[in-house]
Amino acid sequence: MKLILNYLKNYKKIFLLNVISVFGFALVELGIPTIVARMIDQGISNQDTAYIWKMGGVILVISLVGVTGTILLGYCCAYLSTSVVRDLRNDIFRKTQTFSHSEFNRFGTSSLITRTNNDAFQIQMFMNILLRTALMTPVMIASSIILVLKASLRLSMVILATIPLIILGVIIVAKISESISENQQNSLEWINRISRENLSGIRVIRAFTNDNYEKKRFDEANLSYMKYSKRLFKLMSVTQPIFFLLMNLAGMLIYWLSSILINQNSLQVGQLVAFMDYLFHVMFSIMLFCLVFMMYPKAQVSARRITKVLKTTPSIPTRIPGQKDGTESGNADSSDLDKIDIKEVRFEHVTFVYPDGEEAVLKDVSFAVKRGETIAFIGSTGSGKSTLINLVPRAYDVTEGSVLINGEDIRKLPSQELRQSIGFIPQKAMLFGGTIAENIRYGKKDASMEEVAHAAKVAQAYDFIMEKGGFEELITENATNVSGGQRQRLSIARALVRRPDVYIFDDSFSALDFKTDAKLRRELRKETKEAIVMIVAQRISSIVDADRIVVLNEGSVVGIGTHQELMKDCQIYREIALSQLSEEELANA
Ligand SMILES: Nc1ncnc2c1ncn2[C@@H]1O[C@H](COP(=O)(O)OP(=O)(O)OP(=O)(O)O)[C@@H](O)[C@H]1O
Repeated sequence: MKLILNYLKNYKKIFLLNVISVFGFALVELGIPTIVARMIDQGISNQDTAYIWKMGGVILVISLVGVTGTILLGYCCAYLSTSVVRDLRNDIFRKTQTFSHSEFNRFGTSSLITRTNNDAFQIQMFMNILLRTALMTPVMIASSIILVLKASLRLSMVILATIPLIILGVIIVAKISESISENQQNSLEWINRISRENLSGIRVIRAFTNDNYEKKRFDEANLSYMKYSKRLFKLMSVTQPIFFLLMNLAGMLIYWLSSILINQNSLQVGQLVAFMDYLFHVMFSIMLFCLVFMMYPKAQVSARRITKVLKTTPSIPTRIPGQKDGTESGNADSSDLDKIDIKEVRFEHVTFVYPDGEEAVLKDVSFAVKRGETIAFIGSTGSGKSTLINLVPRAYDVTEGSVLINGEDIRKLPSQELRQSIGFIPQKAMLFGGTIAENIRYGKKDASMEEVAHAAKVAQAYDFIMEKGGFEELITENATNVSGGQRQRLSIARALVRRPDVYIFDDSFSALDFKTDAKLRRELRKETKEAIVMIVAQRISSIVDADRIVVLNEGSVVGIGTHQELMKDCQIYREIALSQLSEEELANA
C-alpha cells in the first residue's frame, strides 16, 4: 500500500478526478432508488402521471451523470494503474542496473525478471480494483447504511447483523490466501528459471538427449504453480457462494419482516423497493471490498518482493549516467561520463572471498602493470584468473588488500568513470539483438563507420562480416547466426572501438583457430601499444610474448616473469607449457 501511495503522489490531478467520479457514481447509484420509491408511493399509488413523468426526467438526468462518471472512473483507474506500474518497472530496471555481481547472484536473474514483469502486473491488477472500489466502497456502505436506517430501523438490524459476519469471513480468507500467494509467486519464478535455461540451453539439452528430463523438471514446476493457483481458486469458489447465500438469507429475512410491517401499515411498498435496492448496494459494496481484500495478500507479496529490490543498496555504488545516485532516474548517455586516465593497475596483497563463498579464491596476490605493457594470467581451471581480472572494473571489491589505479584505491573511484576507461572482453561473448554495426558501437555510441570498420579489421572480423552481407546484417536472438569464434571477434571489436586505457581479455581467443589467433594478436599489439593489456589465456601460444606472465595456482601467485624466466624458474608454468607445445616449439617461442 505504501509503495502504491508513493507512486500515486506523482498523479495528483488524475487521482482527484478519480475521487470526484467515485462520488458522482455513488450519488447516482443511491439517488435513483430514493426517486423510484417516491414514484411508487406518491406517483403510482396516487395515480399522479405528471409526478411520474417529472421523476422519470430526473432519473434520466441522473443516469446520464452516472454514465459520464462511470466512463471517467474507468479512464482514471486505467491511467493511474498503468502509469504507476510503468514507473515502478522503470525504477526496478534502473535499480538493477546499479547492482553489482553480488546482488545479481543474490536475487538471481529469473527472480529479477519475475519481479519486473509478473509482480508489477499483480500491482497493476490490484490498483485497478483498488482505485475503483477503495473510495467508492466506504462511501457506498456509509451512505447506504444511513439511507437504510432512515427507511426502516427494524429492517436495518438484519443488515447490521450481517456485516460483521462478512467482514470476519473476509479477514479469515485474506489470512489464508497470503501464504498461498507467496508460494504461487515462488513457483512462477521456478517456471521462469526452467524456461530460461531450456530456451537458452536447447542445444545442450538436445545433444545430451535430455528432453524428457527437462520436460519432467518443467512439469514439476508447472504442477507446483497449478497446485497453489488451484488452492487460491478453490478458496474463491467457496467464498463467493457463501457470500451470496448470506445475502439471500438476509434478503429473505427482510421480505418476511417487511410483510409483517406492511400489514401493520408501518412500511410502504415503495419504501421496501428502495430498501431492497440499498440492501443490494450495501452487500455489493461489501463484496467489492472483499475482492480488494482477497487480492490484497497477493499484491502485498508482490509489493514486498519489489520493495526488496528497490531498497537494496548496491555493494559497489554505481552511478548511472544522468543519475545523481544509484536510485534516481536519468536518460543521459555513457558518453556524458568523465573518463579516468588509467596509467597503472596495481594489486597489493589482494585476498578475495565471494560473498556467498567460504574459502578465499585469491590469496595475497600482488603485481603491477603500466601503460604500454601486456600482462597475462595463466593457471589451471578454477585457479582464480577470471575472478582476478573482474576486480579491475569493480565487479566485486577485494576482501583484503587493495587494487590501486594510478596509486589510488579503486574503492575511492567512481565505478562508472573507471569502467569508461576499460575495454572488457568476457569469457562468454555476449551479443545483443540488432545489427553488427550496432553491436560494435555498443563500445562507443558515437563511433563513425570508419572507426567501426577499423575495429572489425583489427579483430579479424571484417572479412566474415562482408561475407555475411555487411555491417547492417542483423544478429539474431542469442547470436545463433554467428559462430563462437565470430562472436568472440565481434566482442573484441566492440572493446577496440572504444580505444580504452585498459584492455581485459578473459580467455577471449579460445574459440579462434591458431592462425587467426596469431594474426589477431599481431594486429592487436599495434593497436594497444599505448594501453595496458591484461590477458587471461589457457593457451601458452597466446601469451608467450607478454611482458609479464602471472602463474596462478589455487588462488596464489606461484610465479611472475617473462616466458623464458618462468620456463626456467616455475615448475607449474613449465608443466603447462610442455603439455601444450614441444620443447622445440617452446625454444622458438
Ligand atoms: N560467483 C561466484 N560465487 C562463488 N564462487 C565462485 C563464483 N565464481 C567463481 N567462483 C569460484 O571461484 C573459483 C575461481 O573461479 P574463476 O572463474 O576465477 O577461475 P578461472 O581460473 O578463471 O577458471 P577457468 O579457467 O575455468 O575460467 C572457482 O573455485 C569457482 O568455483
